[in-house]
Amino acid sequence: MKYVNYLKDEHAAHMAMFNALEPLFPLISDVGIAMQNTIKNGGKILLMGNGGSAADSQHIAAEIVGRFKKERKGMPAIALTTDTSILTSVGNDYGYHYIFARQIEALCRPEDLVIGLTTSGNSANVVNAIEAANAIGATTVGLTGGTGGKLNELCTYNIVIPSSVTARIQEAHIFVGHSLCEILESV
Ligand SMILES: O=C(CO)[C@@H](O)[C@H](O)[C@H](O)[C@H](O)COP(=O)(O)O
Ligand SMILES: [Zn+2]
Repeated sequence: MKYVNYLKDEHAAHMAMFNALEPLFPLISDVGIAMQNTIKNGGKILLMGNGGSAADSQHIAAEIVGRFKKERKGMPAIALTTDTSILTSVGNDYGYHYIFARQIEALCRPEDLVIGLTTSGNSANVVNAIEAANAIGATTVGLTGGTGGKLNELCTYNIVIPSSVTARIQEAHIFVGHSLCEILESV
């Protein structure tokens, strides 16, 4: 019983955040269509983020390469958060702020779509990677929260979750990620 009131409050905050997502549905739909077009045109989806958002990047890449719900061929997606040799060498030699930008430079092509997950919209390594992806001519997507941060000015699309609480934003990010996977594999 000790934590029941805490859970009630968290649950209420979670539900309120989910109820506030509806205005984002047209934008989420547009991003899903952009992802469909990326795959149709021979491109791939690259994802990145820090901490919980690194886990979310891997989760979404796994749904795309493997499957979400539908039996279909694997689709190309890479989470830039998984190769510890790349992350430690680039981090060590160039700095943590470049761990994703360097991989974008190496792997990203103009036909690709790059998703940066950051609850603040301001993590420097994600911001640098989105700038690098823009320079290549790729489509860029922010999955952010709060004000949307620096990704507001940088991304082709920025899905800004209307909350300033990191946990709430991450909960919404995985809803958005699953929705995008469902749209992507609906073709
Ligand atoms: O999952 C959580 C908190 O819920 C943390 O691991 C969180 O992701 C980390 O503090 C990140 O470094 C936050 O970065 P960002 O979302 O502002 O880009
Ligand atoms: Zn978390």
